[in-house]
Amino acid sequence: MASSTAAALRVAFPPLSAPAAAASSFSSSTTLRFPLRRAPRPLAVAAFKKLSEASPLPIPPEPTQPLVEEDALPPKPGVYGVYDASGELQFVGISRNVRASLEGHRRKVPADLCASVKVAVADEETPDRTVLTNAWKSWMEEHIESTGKAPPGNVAGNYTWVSAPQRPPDLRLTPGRHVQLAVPLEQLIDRLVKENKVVAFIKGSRSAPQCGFSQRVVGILEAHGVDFVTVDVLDEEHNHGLRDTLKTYSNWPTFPQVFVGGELVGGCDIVSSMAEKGELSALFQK
Ligand SMILES: N[C@@H](CCC(=O)N[C@@H](CS)C(=O)NCC(=O)O)C(=O)O
Ligand code: FES
Repeated sequence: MASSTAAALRVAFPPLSAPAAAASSFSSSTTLRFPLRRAPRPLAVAAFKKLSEASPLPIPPEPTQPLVEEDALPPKPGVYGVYDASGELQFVGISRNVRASLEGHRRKVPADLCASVKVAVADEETPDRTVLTNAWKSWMEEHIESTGKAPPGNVAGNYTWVSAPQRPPDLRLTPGRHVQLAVPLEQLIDRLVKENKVVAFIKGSRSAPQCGFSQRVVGILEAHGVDFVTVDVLDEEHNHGLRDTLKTYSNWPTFPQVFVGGELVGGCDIVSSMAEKGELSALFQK
């Protein structure tokens, strides 16, 4: 990449978490720009070694083999970068206990992606969250500046090192068929689509749609990072009668049906075409 080209990378931003869960979730992403303007380093990262200054420590290939001694890889807060067998940086993380986080990665990630690690621990016992975050940014920037790319494990959507975000469960209109409804089903539908900004009525569950049309709509909404809930029209136990009643309520004969702000947007064809035309983001920001 030409040095004059300004570019931005969307990278997954690992939140600081308890040691055991340090590598197991992330909630947001950040954009790192490069080439980077030489800004004075924030004081918050001054206590950490640079990525290029840290020495790689070998990680034994078998998770049962012990890690290097605690002096080199202490159970302390810090930033770490894991390298694969060919010496390529795969993932940069922060943790309240870098040693425990490494143990977690070794159990989850293939051994050839986890061949060595560079670590910089904080001087203080309990550094402020921003201190660790800045150290992470600094290591990421240093790597991006020298290679032109983010470590693959930090690219948003890569779930090799961090687990995919938990999907919310499908909403149910009733607790079950044994419960006598006090209000008509139309009213429950009306309340549900007005109380939830984006609702997709689909065939099957969000994690296992039972029809290609529903699967496509779930995929599009997830790919656009939309915060939405789903309702399974085939769940006769909890949504008895929904399949027919919804068609009358919305005056739309098929599923999926996507509602935004209480209004029907459409089904698979409409949502797909809006996605292709780049119209979805504006719709969901309304
Ligand atoms: N062209 C439709 C495709 C969806 C479709 O045809 N759905 C059918 C088959 S899954 C459906 O829901 N039929 C009514 C029913 O099964 O109750 C769209 O854009 O959503
Ligand atoms: S269930 Fe057959 S096409 Fe949707």
